[in-house]
Amino acid sequence: MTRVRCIVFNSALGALDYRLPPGMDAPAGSVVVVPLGPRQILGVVWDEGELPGEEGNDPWPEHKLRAVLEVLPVPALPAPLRRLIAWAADYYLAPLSAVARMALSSSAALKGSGTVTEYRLTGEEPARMTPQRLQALDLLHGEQATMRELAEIAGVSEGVLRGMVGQGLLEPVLVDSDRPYPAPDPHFAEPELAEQQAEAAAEMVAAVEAHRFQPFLLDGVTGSGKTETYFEAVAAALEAGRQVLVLLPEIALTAAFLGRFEARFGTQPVTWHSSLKASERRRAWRQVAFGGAKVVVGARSALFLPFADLGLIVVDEAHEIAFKQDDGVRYNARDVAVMRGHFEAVPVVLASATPALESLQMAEAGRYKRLVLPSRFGGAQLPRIEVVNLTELQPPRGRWLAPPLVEALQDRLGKGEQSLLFLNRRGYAPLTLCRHCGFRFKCPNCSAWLVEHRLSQRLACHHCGHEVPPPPVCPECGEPDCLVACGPGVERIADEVGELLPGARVAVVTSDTLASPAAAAEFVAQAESKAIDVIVGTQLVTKGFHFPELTLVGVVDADMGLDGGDLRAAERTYQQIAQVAGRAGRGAKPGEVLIQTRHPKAAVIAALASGERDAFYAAETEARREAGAPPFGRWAAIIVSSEDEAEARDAARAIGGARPDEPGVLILGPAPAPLSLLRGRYRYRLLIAARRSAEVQKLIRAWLAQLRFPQGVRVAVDIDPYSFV
Ligand SMILES: Nc1ncnc2c1ncn2[C@@H]1O[C@H](COP(=O)(O)OP(=O)(O)OP(=O)(O)O)[C@@H](O)[C@H]1O
Ligand SMILES: [Zn+2]
Repeated sequence: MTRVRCIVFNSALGALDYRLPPGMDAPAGSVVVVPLGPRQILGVVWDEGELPGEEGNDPWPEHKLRAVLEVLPVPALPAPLRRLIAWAADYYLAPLSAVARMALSSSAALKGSGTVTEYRLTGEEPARMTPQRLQALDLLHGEQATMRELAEIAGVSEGVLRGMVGQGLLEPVLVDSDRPYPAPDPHFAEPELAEQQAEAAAEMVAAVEAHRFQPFLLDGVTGSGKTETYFEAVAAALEAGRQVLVLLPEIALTAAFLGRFEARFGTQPVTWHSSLKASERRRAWRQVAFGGAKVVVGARSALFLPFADLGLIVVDEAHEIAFKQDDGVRYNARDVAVMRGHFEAVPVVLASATPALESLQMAEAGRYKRLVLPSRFGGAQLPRIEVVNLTELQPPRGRWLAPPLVEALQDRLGKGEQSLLFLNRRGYAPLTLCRHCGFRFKCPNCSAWLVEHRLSQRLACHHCGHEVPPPPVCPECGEPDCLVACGPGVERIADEVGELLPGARVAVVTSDTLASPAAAAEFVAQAESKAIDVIVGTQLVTKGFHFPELTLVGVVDADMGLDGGDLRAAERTYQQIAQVAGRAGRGAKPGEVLIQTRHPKAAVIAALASGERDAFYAAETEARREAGAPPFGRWAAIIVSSEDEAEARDAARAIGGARPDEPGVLILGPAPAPLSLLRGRYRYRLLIAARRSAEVQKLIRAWLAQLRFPQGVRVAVDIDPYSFV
């Protein structure tokens, strides 16, 4: 009899033993269906050897073993991926099954090959028009998808669509879920590299050809052509017949990337993100697993895809905090990417104009190889940066743009050049109150104010998504038309620009307006064709975009990110402003950047103005070294939450009461979290600050294992936390 151990997809259970019935072959990594009680669940056949938490358990008796029911028709998860899953589960204190689930991210793909029936418009006119049909005809133009997906897109019922099939308005199309993707051609359009680019590319290409693990920090100023440079490494991997994974922090950036990729390699890469249709997911997942998807570009969830033969990983805009996942398995995709490169024995390229302090430190320590592109490509100059001191040059009351910025905007409009105003705040105003009684609109589920959005006419919570239409009277005092907006959001800045520059074409760019890749592509096309004069945007527009006619960048409030006292506040402010400044003057015309601030002498503002990045980073690094903060110390957070306030507090106190006493480990809290109520749950936090050498994971595992909590309590561990709210 053959005994196999399986990770079963139930987070409360570890690995379980099963037997393989005669004739069934299931090597490690096989995806299987196994019985669990009366149910059948998914599992993955795992390697032999002890797993964390199993030490000293006796094996399950032979005669009690139940049989594996089925081996699913997909390739077994390769050994490097299994090692990655085990490592991530151990490092981030997550259940193995929760991490493994991220690798099996398309349930349809596991069913094997097959055909799907999709539908598309025939172009026929209906004999009888109804409002719903009109809506469907309008919204389904150019779409092809399953009935269910089309119903979603069109906002009508499947019944309406079936009626349209009957009328010949929609036709079925049989689609093979395993149809191959066109292969990118490494020689399609080879660029002529500048000397510094060629040197950096050669190093990366050599590591790809040697199939060896090597992390690179591609540290190039904005507009230096980092993309073109790492494309050479992509080409080398393609040449060797291997696959490539490119991670981007945000879906909104994919649109621009796809165009660049196609221009270089003759076809688009395969995309992977959360808004893919089920049929696209199925196809992409299977092609990744069988090796037919050569280059995959995606958000952080692409990191756990089961590549058959990976040759290179690129993490673009690697400093971005969007790579940190803060729910479910709390992992940092940048760090896990480096580990995956290690297990796969392939190079990993972290590209950024403003690397994370941690990454620079790794380069300093010799663990990463730093490749520097010190100047912009094609002779373009870095923009001139000036500080506007808001304590001296105040905007008029109720306005946010100071006179020098207004003049600069007028000047660009006159010359037909583009401007970009950056304010990292969505909506119209961050706080809304009643002018009569002072009532403030608060979210019922979170300790947060509701943010007014005028474009969509709602008051919204940016934490839980709760929204209400602005009420006609104050809910507290009953006064009609009483709402006043306090402070600016991007919509309010856009209004101000509209008043100051009548006739200017203004675009508001946030995650609200660029929610889909299609919307992002539309924006890029408009900006490139000069159909926009002024872009007003959040951090979404700070990076990646390349608009040659953009010559002015205005930072509306450089001080905003600095309050809060977060570990990385200064670093993040530096990165955001340097990135957004980097959007100016990328073409033939020189760029100018105006930074509005109330603290012109603050170290980060001074460093931005003088361009002394290295000095700023050196000072930050020293401060962290002295404080024993990451990357010189290890931090972890424990977040306790419950819908019941007393229950959350008691659980947090119980954890605090059982705190281990270890030399070199400091435990702070429990204290109510800054966001003490989130999505209807009350929250408490503890922070663990330890020496780098401390075994923090082991300590936390042992600490929490001795405690039992009521059903409604959730205890989350956040290793290397980025968020402290
Ligand atoms: N060797 C090259 N040949 C032709 N064009 C190039 C070359 N290198 C870079 N470019 C062009 O220069 C522009 C800037 O390059 P790119 O956008 O890759 O810079 P980047 O380093 O990624 O900047 P950022 O960090 O600001 O996004 C792009 O239009 C790119 O196509
Ligand atoms: Zn809320």
